[in-house]
This record gives sequence, C-alpha cells and structure tokens, in this order.
Amino acid sequence: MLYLINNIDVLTEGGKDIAFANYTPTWKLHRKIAGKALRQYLAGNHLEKVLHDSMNKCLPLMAKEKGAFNPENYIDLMVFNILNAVCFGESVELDDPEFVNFMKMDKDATEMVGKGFVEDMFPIMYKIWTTNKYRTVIKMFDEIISLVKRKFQEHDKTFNSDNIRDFTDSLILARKEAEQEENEEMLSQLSDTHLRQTILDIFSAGIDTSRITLYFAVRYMAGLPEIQSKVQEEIDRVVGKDRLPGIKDREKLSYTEATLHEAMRLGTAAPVGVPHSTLCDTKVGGYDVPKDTMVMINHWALHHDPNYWKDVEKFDPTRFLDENGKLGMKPESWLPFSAGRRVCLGETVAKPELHLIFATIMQRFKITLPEGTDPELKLGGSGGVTMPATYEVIITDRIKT
Ligand code: HEM
Repeated sequence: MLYLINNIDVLTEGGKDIAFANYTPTWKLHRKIAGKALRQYLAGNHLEKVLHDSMNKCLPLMAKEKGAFNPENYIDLMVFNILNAVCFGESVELDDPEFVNFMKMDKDATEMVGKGFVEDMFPIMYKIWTTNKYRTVIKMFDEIISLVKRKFQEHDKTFNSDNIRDFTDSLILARKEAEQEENEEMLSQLSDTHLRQTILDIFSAGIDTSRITLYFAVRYMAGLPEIQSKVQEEIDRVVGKDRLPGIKDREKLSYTEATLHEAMRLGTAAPVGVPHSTLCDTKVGGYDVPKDTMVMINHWALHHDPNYWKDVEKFDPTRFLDENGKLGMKPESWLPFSAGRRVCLGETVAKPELHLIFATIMQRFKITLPEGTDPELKLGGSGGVTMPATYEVIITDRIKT
C-alpha cells in the first residue's frame, strides 16, 4: 500500500525494501535474512570495535572546539561511521564529500518528506506537473540509491566467502547459499535491487534515528547538570578514565542507560514510527478500522501520557530503575522501537550503539550551555521526526590526553 505513495515508491524501487514493504512472504524472507545477517555480523566483538574506531576518530576532533558550537556534525560522523562500517566496512573523515553530501541529502529529504507533497493530495499532478520540491527529493533519492548500488557492486565483485567483511557480504552470502540450494523461488526475491534496498534500510534507518536520539541526549545533559554529574560519577566508577566504555560495561551502567531511556522517552525520535496498513477489518480501542486503512502508532503520545508517567514532562531517569538502582522492567508505555512483527529490526544494534556513544561522550566531556541559554529544551523537526531545535554547547575535556 505505502509504496503507492510516489516518493516512497521511488526510494524503495517499487516496495522492494523492508521498512515500507507490505506484510507478504517476500517481506518475511527479507526480514529473516537481514536479521540473520545482522546477528552473524554482530557475533564476536565487531560492534564494539567499530564503535571504538568511530569514537577514537571523532572525540579528538570534538575536543578541539573552543567556545560554543553545534555538536550535530560530530554526532553525525560518529553514527555515520558506525553504520558505514557495519554495512560497508568503511570509515570516512569529517570533511569527506561522501559523508557531507549524504548527510545533507538525508536531512533535507527527511524534512521535505515529513512535511508531505501537494502531489500526494492531488495525485493527478504526478502525470501533468510535479513541484520543484518533489523533483528535488526524487533526485536526492536517486543519488542515495546510486551510492548504495555502487558499494553493493564493489562488494559483489570482491566477495570471498572465507572473509565476510560486513553486513553487505553477509547478504551476498545468503544469496550464494540460495544459489547452492538451487532455490529458484528464493533467488527471485534476492535480486540486486532487493539486496541493496535491505542495505539502504539498515544504513538510513540506523543513521537517522540514532543521530536524533543523540542530539536529544546531549541537549538534555547540557541543560541538566545534576543528572549529567550522576552519569559521569557512574562511568568514572565503573569504567574509569583510562579506557573507553565497552559492551560488557553496559549492564553495570544502569543510571547511564536509564538516562538514555528517559531521553528516548521525552525526545521520541520516530514519533509516529512507520505507517502500516490493516490486513483485515478490525477494531482498535473500540473503533472500527476497515481493511486497507493506513494506521500509525503514536509513540510520542505513549511516551507523554500522564496516565502512565508521573510528572510526565520531568526528566527523571530513576523511573527506569528499581529500588536497588538497577535497570527495572521496561515500562509498558515505553516503546521507542515499536513492538510486534514490525518491531525495529535494528534494536539489537541501536541499544548498545547508543549506549556506548552516549557513555563515551559523557566520559570525555563536561557539557554546558552557553551563558544566557534557556536550559529548557525546545523542539524542532517536522513531520515524521522530532528533534531538539538547533542548539550550541560548550565542552570541557574531562580527560586530558
Ligand atoms: C534510536 C534508534 C532507533 C529507533 C528509535 C528506531 C525505531 C524504529 C521504529 C519506531 C520502527 C518502526 C516499527 C514499526 O513499523 O512499527 C523501526 C523500524 C525499523 N528499524 Fe529502527 N530504530 C532505531 C535504530 C535502528 C537501527 C540502528 C537500525 C539498523 C541497524 C534500524 C533498522 C530498522 C528497520 C530495518 C526497520 C523496519 C522493520 C520492519 O518493517 O520490519 N533501526 N525502527
């Protein structure tokens, strides 16, 4: 259904991705293969290595900032390099044109798509005249698809089953296995287009949500010095200052994790998730919803419902902790990754990734707001995403190198 919206149809090359695809046997196959490829790739300490490489590149650059600055670029680079390494085994510099260009297109497209197109309300326009805005987005989508296509082809040419370098190789391996089994039906659903769409899903879904979550977390910490100090006390006690936090530290960093959970609650990066469509006539909350209706989960409302959260607007990490200060049961109304069959496929990557990036930033820098800035976070963003309004911070290096 969704890929009938024209711009999504272009981005997904006719609904061949996972996130926007209909619930069909093909979607099930892609989700299964992508999940397996991610698990294969994450086995061992791959993710920690990729994270540490990215942070080691970015933190010294950030440490050079004197005075007030917008941390977006650095956060973008941290997240981009992690997903770039997971998907393509590559890492770039802050001024790399591929990084700069991708982030610009990604942000512009997210904003434009979020605000919607006149063409979607008057579909006849697609046939007779399209707006400049629509043509700009389509051009960006073409460029993003070409980038992934090029990387996929390079991987396919140099593939070696004894050396699986990244997620892209894992997907190519899945196709080779189907070839060996002579499973024609499966192979028809594993075309180059399908595989590059799966890669694009992981790459772009991972970058956008993670970067926005971190914009929120850093901004909240800058405005909440007491909570920031508690996070730093915990990190200093558990990890110290001589090494970067690792995956194994996570279970001992309960307050840090709870702080991130609270940032994800108040600053829900994907406020209405991904639109879906009902497969049959159904009833939700007493309302009749006919088959083929577009439905969305309002994650923002779940996270801001005063019936479920005490002092709903207060930033309070302790709501996620038990009486021993350990991470307690996940509250029912906390659903940033959604739930059910379409639950975020990247949750197992995102949780340790966000935790380690956040813990590493907190370990390294004391973050404050420039004098005169209102500590209260103001919202920005539009349409499909929420984010803090553009802000500046001042950092003090807690670890002199
Ligand atoms: C802060 C981090 C993240 C948040 C808050 C988040 C949230 C979400 C949400 C709300 C959905 C829609 C679920 C639904 O349709 O009901 C989703 C889907 C998805 N996410 Fe994430 N995500 C995050 C990170 C990631 C990462 C790092 C990856 C990739 C490694 C990823 C890959 C995907 C994919 C492929 C889907 C589509 C799943 C499907 O339709 O079957 N996400 N995510």
